[in-house]
Amino acid sequence: MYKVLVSDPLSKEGMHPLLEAEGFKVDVQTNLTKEELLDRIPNYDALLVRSQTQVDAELIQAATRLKIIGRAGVGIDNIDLSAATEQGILVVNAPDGNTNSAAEHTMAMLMALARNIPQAFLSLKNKQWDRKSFIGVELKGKTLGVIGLGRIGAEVAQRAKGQRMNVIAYDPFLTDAKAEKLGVQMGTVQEVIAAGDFLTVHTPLLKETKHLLGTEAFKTMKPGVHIVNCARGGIIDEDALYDAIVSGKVAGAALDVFEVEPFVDHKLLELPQVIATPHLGASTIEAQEVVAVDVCDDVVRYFTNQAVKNPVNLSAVPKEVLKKIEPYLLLGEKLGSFIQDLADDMVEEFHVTYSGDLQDLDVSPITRNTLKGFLRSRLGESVNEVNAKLFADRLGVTVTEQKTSQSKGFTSLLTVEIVMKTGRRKVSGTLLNGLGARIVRVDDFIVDVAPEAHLLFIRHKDQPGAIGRVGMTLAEERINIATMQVGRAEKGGAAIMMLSVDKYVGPTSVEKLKRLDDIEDAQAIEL
Ligand SMILES: NC(=O)C1=CN([C@@H]2O[C@H](COP(=O)(O)OP(=O)(O)OC[C@H]3O[C@@H](n4cnc5c(N)ncnc54)[C@H](O)[C@@H]3O)[C@@H](O)[C@H]2O)C=CC1
Ligand SMILES: O=C(O)CCC(=O)C(=O)O
Repeated sequence: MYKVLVSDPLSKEGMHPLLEAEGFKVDVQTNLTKEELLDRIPNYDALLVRSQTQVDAELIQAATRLKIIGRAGVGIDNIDLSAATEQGILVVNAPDGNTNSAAEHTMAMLMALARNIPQAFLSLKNKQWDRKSFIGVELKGKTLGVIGLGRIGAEVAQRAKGQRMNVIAYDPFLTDAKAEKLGVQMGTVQEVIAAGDFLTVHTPLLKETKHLLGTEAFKTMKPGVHIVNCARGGIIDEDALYDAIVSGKVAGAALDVFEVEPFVDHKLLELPQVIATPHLGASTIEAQEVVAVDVCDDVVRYFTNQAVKNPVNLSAVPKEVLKKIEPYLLLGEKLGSFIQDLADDMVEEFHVTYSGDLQDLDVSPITRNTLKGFLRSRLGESVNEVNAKLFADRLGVTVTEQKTSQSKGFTSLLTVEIVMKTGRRKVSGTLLNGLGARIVRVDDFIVDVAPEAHLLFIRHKDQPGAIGRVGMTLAEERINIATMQVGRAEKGGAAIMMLSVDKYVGPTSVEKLKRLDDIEDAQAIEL
């Protein structure tokens, strides 16, 4: 039974039905100290978090059993991605589920800021009927500068248009078509900063966005500008913001996120022009349910050998493509494992070629699985689809992925070829209607065998008696043959036998086979 630790508050409605239906054991233990987490994490296969739990390298190293970390939200800045990748732990997130809530929260903050609603409410709570101190400004006709026009930025831009604001936006990936569709003007980051009566940021916190709104940027802003940050603390330099408010350059700021959270004791909170919420952008019943469903769905998919939908440390593949390539994931893994058993020297190159139906698809998950199958037979269970490429790089194995139109009569064909100093070996597989995965070529020989647990690949001379001698030897070794195929390049020339047998063929038996007359090579293959 897989064990899941939930260390931040996640929606029970979103989470439990899915995980429990699949038989996972779910432990919800929020507010654990670092020591408690370090102590408990070795017992779990999956960890689900929001933004509070700091999943740092120390925690990841202690997580000896952990296979997957699910972040129920967008930002993954609380997870050490390289440590997770190194350890072969898949990280998934829920990028779409809270977009609407974060956009609505941004608009709520923008309007509350414009009309001093929190300040007025506080005054009223203090029994003051003050109608003079809270004169606001209208949004209509004002310019909103949006920095970062991704999922949330775009939703905010649309809502601002609904308030009859003019929107100018900067995003390095913004296209003319998207700007036109949203009805926003495109500008450089400097133009946006200079143009906005209101500025809102919706980028991740990156090297490039850290303190994007800092002392220099504040100098170029319009006097009386209002600023909103519902994205990440650190995009705005908090000290510079404080100075800009105190100097009167900035009229006010609405902040949901902070450089250090929890944010309770900061000079910004003492300024009447600052309104703030404790990182509530995604905190709605709807968003929390959807993000919990999304990460749990990926956890279930992962443990049931299906491709996940929102990988963070793997490249994501669209759902429609995923559906088409999913059946090939296991075939790729088997072919990778098969070719490893054919390797008799250090492998320098590993080539995966796709043809037929697979030709026009993003096949990167199949390549990763193929590489995983290949490296696992050699390095063991610590290799998985997350870190397989990293391991290959370290071993100096060049990995390529190619596509060709030559499918040799198959609807789809997946070929793995390895290059060693001693030569090349090759295996191809396909999915046959009704028969499932089949290995259809080994080197230049045509075969047709299911990629089953115990196989024997034998090269021999096409001479009378060779097949009988193999059969006799296996009988002496008490190894039962389930199926057997023979193929030859030409009469009396090089030939192969491909056998599936009922149990593991150990090295002694293989050596015995190799010593037989007319047998050139024998390789046991364990899939
Ligand atoms: N306050 C809260 O509770 C929530 C906060 N967030 C945060 O909001 C932010 C945006 O989230 P999404 O829209 O879902 O992400 P997204 O990935 O859809 O959009 C981010 C956009 O920022 C752009 N970008 C990257 N570097 C940039 C730069 N140097 N200058 C300008 N734009 C740049 C990207 O091209 C992308 O379009 C993230 O930081 C996320 O963590 C998200 C949900 C809830
Ligand atoms: O889980 C949360 O409430 C934080 C959401 C967030 O900041 C994000 O999704 O990036």
